[in-house]
Amino acid sequence: MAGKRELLMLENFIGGKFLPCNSYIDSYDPSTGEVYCKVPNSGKEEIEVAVQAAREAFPAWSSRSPQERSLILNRVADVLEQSLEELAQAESKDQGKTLTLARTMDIPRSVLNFRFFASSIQHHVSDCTEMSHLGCMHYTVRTPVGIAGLISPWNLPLYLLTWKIAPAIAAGNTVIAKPSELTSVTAWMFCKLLDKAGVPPGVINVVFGTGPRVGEALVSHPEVPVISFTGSQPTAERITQLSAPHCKKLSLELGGKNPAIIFEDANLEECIPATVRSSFANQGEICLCTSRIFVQRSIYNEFLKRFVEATRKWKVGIPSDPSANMGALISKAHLEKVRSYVTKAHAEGAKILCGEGVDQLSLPLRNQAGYFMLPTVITDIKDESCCMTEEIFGPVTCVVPFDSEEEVIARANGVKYGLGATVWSKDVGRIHRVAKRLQSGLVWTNCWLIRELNLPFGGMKSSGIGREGAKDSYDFFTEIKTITIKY
Ligand SMILES: NC(=O)C1=CN([C@@H]2O[C@H](COP(=O)(O)OP(=O)(O)OC[C@H]3O[C@@H](n4cnc5c(N)ncnc54)[C@H](O)[C@@H]3O)[C@@H](O)[C@H]2O)C=CC1
Ligand SMILES: N/C(=C\C=C\C(=O)O)C(=O)O
Repeated sequence: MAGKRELLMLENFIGGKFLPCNSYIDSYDPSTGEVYCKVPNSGKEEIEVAVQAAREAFPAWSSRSPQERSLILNRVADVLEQSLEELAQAESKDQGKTLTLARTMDIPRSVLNFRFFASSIQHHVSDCTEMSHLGCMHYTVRTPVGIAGLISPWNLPLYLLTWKIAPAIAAGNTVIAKPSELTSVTAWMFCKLLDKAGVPPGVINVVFGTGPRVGEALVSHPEVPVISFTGSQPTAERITQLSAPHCKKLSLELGGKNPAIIFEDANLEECIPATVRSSFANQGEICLCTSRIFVQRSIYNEFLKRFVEATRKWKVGIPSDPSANMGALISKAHLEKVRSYVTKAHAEGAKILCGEGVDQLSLPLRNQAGYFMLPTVITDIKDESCCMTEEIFGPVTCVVPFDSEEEVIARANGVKYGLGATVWSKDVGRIHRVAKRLQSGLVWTNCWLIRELNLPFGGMKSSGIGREGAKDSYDFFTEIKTITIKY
């Protein structure tokens, strides 16, 4: 019998100390389907301990100057950067994404999140007006809110956790973060670096566990006045219900059903590889991934042929394989959910041009129980299909033709989500016209996912409430006050 494998045992990080929990959840390696880690199954009592630690740390931390806090954020960036390789290895093993993506995107962006807010926190200005005829002047001041509750998802674990922690503490808050129970390892490793970076105990507290148990305890705690959440819309609805009695400030970054609109004058040499990447990066498990591709009819057949060829070259492999473009999906349940959409499309009479059920996936024996799926392209599908309206959050994209600009804008806007979109055309006038009319919080034209952290990030309609970015995150994690001085 195989020797008993050493399981990685995580612990909550509260008040600068690692604390064991009295119950644990199994956490799986998505590339093998094996349990390799135990995550604390925390609840109300752990949240109480974390609130006490965060409360005690708040006066000293909030009274430091932005410059002093900036220094510590930069030190956090330094220690993350020094541990980039081990964090990338851990993220890839925990989430199923390729090691290459973890090395080049997830962890470098986690470092950047701290560097970026270490800088931006020093440059905010306030407003001032004067009523000299009344001998008055008025000015605004912003103060940290207190203890911020941060709930992050499993698709970009450290990337999105740090995208919330950095601005919250830069503004002078203390935080209680709850990562996804599916991907808790890099958050735990992050906690191990904080003492070295000089983060005072209680400023950053990380409590692990499930959403319904510890997540709800955090969301409903009366001493946690702000909640920043990234994840699914159903969970956001639950968080909204629980936080309503306390009138909490909410930032909800939710999913998308993002269209790519490809006009007949698009540069296909650039558009096709970019749209393969925007459809299947991170196994299609990014809220900004393209899942509806509208192609102007005159180039539809050519696009489809070349897009399917390029998709078949998007290699699925074990996460450590440097030639793999895509690894394993996050869980068996999620894999089955994504597969069910392809089954439904087939049942509706749509055509599955490549991927699931069409092509063969070959994997080493030890990975046969992993949660792998080929990138899948669906066509001949109706706009009303669930594959064209619901967030699948996997390596599945639909391609359909369109004729006119008016038609495609209406169809692209015809879903409940409004997060991201891409538009491909050489006609600058059309680019501006279409971008302005799309019901999306983010529109990339002739590119995808070039990120400007200074500007608002987030969606409209069912894609969420609020924005994240230099000023947006600062405004969210602070309260504003108008002061009038009579002289
Ligand atoms: N970034 C995004 O847009 C993401 C979207 N999703 C969507 O959500 C679907 C389900 O994925 P899940 O992992 O279940 O997402 P989820 O929204 O349930 O989980 C995200 C985070 O919320 C926490 N959570 C869950 N229920 C909670 C509750 N009642 N109170 C407080 N916190 C709670 C989870 O523990 C996790 O940390 C995916 O198939 C995808 O469609 C999932 C992850 C990220
Ligand atoms: N919120 C998500 C991605 C954010 C990307 C960014 O801030 O650059 C997501 O996939 O859920």
